[in-house]
Amino acid sequence: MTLRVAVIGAKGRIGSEAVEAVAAAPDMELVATLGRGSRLEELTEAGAQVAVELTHPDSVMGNLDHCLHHGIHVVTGTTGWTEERLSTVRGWLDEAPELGLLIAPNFSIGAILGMRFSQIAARYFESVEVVELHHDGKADAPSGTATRTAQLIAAARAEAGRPVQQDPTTHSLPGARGADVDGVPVHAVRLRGLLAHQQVMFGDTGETLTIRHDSLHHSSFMPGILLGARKVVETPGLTLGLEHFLDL
Ligand SMILES: NC(=O)C1=CN([C@@H]2O[C@H](COP(=O)(O)OP(=O)(O)OC[C@H]3O[C@@H](n4cnc5c(N)ncnc54)[C@H](O)[C@@H]3O)[C@@H](O)[C@H]2O)C=CC1
Ligand SMILES: O=C(O)C1=N[C@H](C(=O)O)C[C@H](O)C1
Repeated sequence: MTLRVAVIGAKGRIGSEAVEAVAAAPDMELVATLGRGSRLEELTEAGAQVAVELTHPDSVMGNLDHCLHHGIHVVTGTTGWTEERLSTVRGWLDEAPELGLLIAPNFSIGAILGMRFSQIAARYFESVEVVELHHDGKADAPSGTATRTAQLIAAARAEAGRPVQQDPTTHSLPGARGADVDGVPVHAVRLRGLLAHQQVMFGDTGETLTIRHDSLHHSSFMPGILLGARKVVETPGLTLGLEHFLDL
């Protein structure tokens, strides 16, 4: 059966690419495209089953609130997730247990593999730092991917009995050592010409390991978005990370 899909944030960098990908998918029908200022009621009027939400951290909660209270499954890649926000959406899903919500910090297969490889490496190296590099129009820092990667690394270190990293630096300009995400330093570069890149650097006695991923075009995110839309309608509740829909 054809899946009726809407895109919210349809004029954005990733949203405009998603519009084309959904329109070209043989098992999907693009039923609505919403931009800033559009009425969210257009979603139900168009009979959308799934909304692909790709907007802004300031907009995502309002869009999810509407969708999850109007019987619409959601795939979102928008950033800005905190424990408090996750708890709020879990509450909305409790009120609509038949609905699925996928929150994907990154839709690209390479980035997801990079995160998984980093989780494995985290057990074996004393030091680790994350450097994420993005285009200069990005709304936030650090990236959702880098934050999630650092959280996964910290959890893997804790599970392996490794202590939280200590930073011996005593004198520095504020910010010089990056942001601290669960004890993992995260550095954010913003540069015209880049798209989305990340390198996770591990170090131990006499060796380093760097796991690097580069998204060179927004097309890198499209197979993940389409997979997410197909899977979310048969997966009630919150799914955090596209890796749960992959055979990893
Ligand atoms: N998970 C992933 O793999 C990826 C996630 N992203 C994230 O997606 C989000 C969007 O990124 P970009 O496309 O680069 O930003 P963008 O600024 O190019 O596009 C966002 C679009 O959303 C629109 N918008 C804002 N609020 C809206 C609302 N309430 N209703 C409808 N439309 C609204 C804006 O007008 C704009 O056209 C960011 O949070 C970014 O980090 C981006 C690329 C990949
Ligand atoms: O804004 C972007 O471009 C991206 N945002 C996501 C993030 O913050 O991790 C995913 C990807 O890095 C591209």
